[in-house]
Amino acid sequence: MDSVGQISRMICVPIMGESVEQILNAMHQAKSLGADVVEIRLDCIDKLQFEPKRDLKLLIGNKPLPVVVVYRPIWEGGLYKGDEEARLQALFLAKDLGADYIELELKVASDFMKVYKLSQHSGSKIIVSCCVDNLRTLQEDPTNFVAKLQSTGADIIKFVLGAVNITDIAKVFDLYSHCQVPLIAYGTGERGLISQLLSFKYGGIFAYGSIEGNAIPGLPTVDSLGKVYKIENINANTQVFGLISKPVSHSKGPLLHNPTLRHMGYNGIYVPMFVDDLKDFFSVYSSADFPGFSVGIPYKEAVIDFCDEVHPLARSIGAVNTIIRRRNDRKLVGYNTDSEAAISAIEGALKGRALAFGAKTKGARVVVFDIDFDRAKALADAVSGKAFRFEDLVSFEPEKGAILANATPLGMHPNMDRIPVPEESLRDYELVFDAVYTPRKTRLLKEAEAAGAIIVSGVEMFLRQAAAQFNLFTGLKAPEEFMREIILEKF
Ligand SMILES: O=C1C[C@@](O)(C(=O)O)C[C@@H](O)[C@@H]1O
Repeated sequence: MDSVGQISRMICVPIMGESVEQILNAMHQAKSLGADVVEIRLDCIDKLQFEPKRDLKLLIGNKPLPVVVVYRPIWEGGLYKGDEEARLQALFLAKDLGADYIELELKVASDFMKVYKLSQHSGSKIIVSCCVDNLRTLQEDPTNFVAKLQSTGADIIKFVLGAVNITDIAKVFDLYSHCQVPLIAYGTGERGLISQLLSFKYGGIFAYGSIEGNAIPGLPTVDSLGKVYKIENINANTQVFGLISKPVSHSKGPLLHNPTLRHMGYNGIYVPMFVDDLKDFFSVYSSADFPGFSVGIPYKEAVIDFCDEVHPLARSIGAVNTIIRRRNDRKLVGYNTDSEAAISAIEGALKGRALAFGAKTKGARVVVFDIDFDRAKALADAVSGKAFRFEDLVSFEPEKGAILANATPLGMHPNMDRIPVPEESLRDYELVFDAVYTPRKTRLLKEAEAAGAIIVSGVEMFLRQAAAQFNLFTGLKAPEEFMREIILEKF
């Protein structure tokens, strides 16, 4: 991996095992998954069983990877409640036994470092860290923490923020430019995820990942860091594309866009962006490093207000799912790639059938059902269709060859047992299309298939909208066959 100063950029797995055996197993697992270093949390080991001398010897003597030893006290968000002296002694012991890194909290670091400087026989690097819960309640500018952390004489400093909003993470990224020593900085929780994915872009030396099955909120899996995001390729010039949504972790966009960017030799990364407030988001993420966004539920309509220009099709639909920061004037331009994607997915399934012909040449007659009747009416009016109350769907008798399309998120992972329409209403449709793409075959599609309809999965639409998005993002022609192969393999 590249290096920052004298220290290499590394993928680090925090291990919170309750026993030495569990930790050793997890270390081996982390290594096999491609981690470069592990962080051992001594405070998570069952305190009745933990014997520092014996256990640290075992852990450090048998480590398959470099280790960071952390013994987090309760006053800094950890589990250790015991005597402070004993805690510091255990860390000192870890250093003596050859731990590659030991981590000290800012409050105790200076005192400890005095002792450390007297010691002659250890090559351990010292990480000095501090955790801040919430930037909003903090009286100080976070850059003050960087100064304080640096002044301890640490080899590496670490700033951890309980991220409340994705815009907090931008402040974390700013810290890198205020720092003279290697820095680890990130936000925790789902909103903090991008701080791991983009750490190497901003000059971070660690990106943390978790082991599948042992998820830690806000940490990507080590496997995804290596295989999906390939963060070892990321550098200061990497362009960041992202999906603005809430929630966002369900999206398979990263699985599709990242390999496609690489396949086309484009220095870019596509990341999930958990956004709470669109206004804040666009005011903070305004640099040319963020040249394009996908927009997901629930923001496709609201985001229009933040676009400087909106493509006429997106304007007439009233929804934007793609935003480009135009290169020459940096203006945000909104597009909709969903509409064409849905229609062409349905046409693809109906190829050669009279129905498609009919629908296309005569113009489909559109009937809209929505729990919110006013919403149904507004859409129906816009497409010269008819609106009905949702309850009427069961008794509605569609004409021969009708298509039923679900445009709600009902049935989407993890609520896969949900179905947006009563099953009895499926009997008369020629084709049923579901815009939901996780799972590939929703309950609606399974029932529709059993009722004899042609079914079209949201995956088809997903693929097509993403390909059109890729064209807009990069100005390149999306490699559709390549993208289809990924979908077949990974979705
Ligand atoms: O509807 C979708 C799906 C999506 O939100 C996602 O989950 O990846 C991405 C959007 O661009 C698209 O319009």
